[in-house]
Amino acid sequence: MILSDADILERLEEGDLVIDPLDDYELQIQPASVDLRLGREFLEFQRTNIPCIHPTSEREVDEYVTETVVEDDDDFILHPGDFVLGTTHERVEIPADLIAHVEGRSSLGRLAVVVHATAGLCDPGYRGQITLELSNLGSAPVALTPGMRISQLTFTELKTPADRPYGSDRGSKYQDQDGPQASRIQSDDEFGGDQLERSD
Ligand SMILES: O=c1ccn([C@H]2C[C@H](O)[C@@H](COP(=O)(O)OP(=O)(O)OP(=O)(O)O)O2)c(=O)[nH]1
Repeated sequence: MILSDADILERLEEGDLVIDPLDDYELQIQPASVDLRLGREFLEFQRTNIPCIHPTSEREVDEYVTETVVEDDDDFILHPGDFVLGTTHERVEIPADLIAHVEGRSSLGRLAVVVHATAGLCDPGYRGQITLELSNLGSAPVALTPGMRISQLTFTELKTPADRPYGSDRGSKYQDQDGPQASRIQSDDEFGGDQLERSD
């Protein structure tokens, strides 16, 4: 079951679903979704001499990613073909019996701006800001203004609450993320978890 505006408000009032700050209910709560705003931090991918991004090397993240913080009244220009990581301004907490889907907004889609490359799903139990995988699929640069409504979250109720929600007891690596976070794929068990770190 997908939550309607009334259902969303009820869950927010109960307090187990958290979207913080939710400054303008009138503007942000849509018929069956909640619009989230763009934060001011961005991670940009640099052209680099490393041979490839290797899942087992933590060190390389700093070599191909740099952070930009947009000042007040300024914009971030997303050029055609760009792929950057942004963040929602809001922090969310998803209860164990809901899944949240990160979607774009049609008005941005019509400008060829998409908000995730894949896996736009917030697990039951997830807490934190949401990292946006922003791309410009069009042919004209688009100005993104921190504070603008950039994405929307829809919520689906699970038949039963998750037995093992997203969280520290299952090693969930993006729990409580603050600002855009680069991939932590090197923490995956198949790449040696947190133990393995390549030295080359
Ligand atoms: O566009 C998105 C989608 C999800 N998330 C957050 C919420 C989600 O619960 C978490 C983990 O997502 P997922 O399970 O798809 O990633 P993973 O690579 O499998 O991470 P983990 O191994 O921690 O589950 O990342 C975002 O920040 N942005």
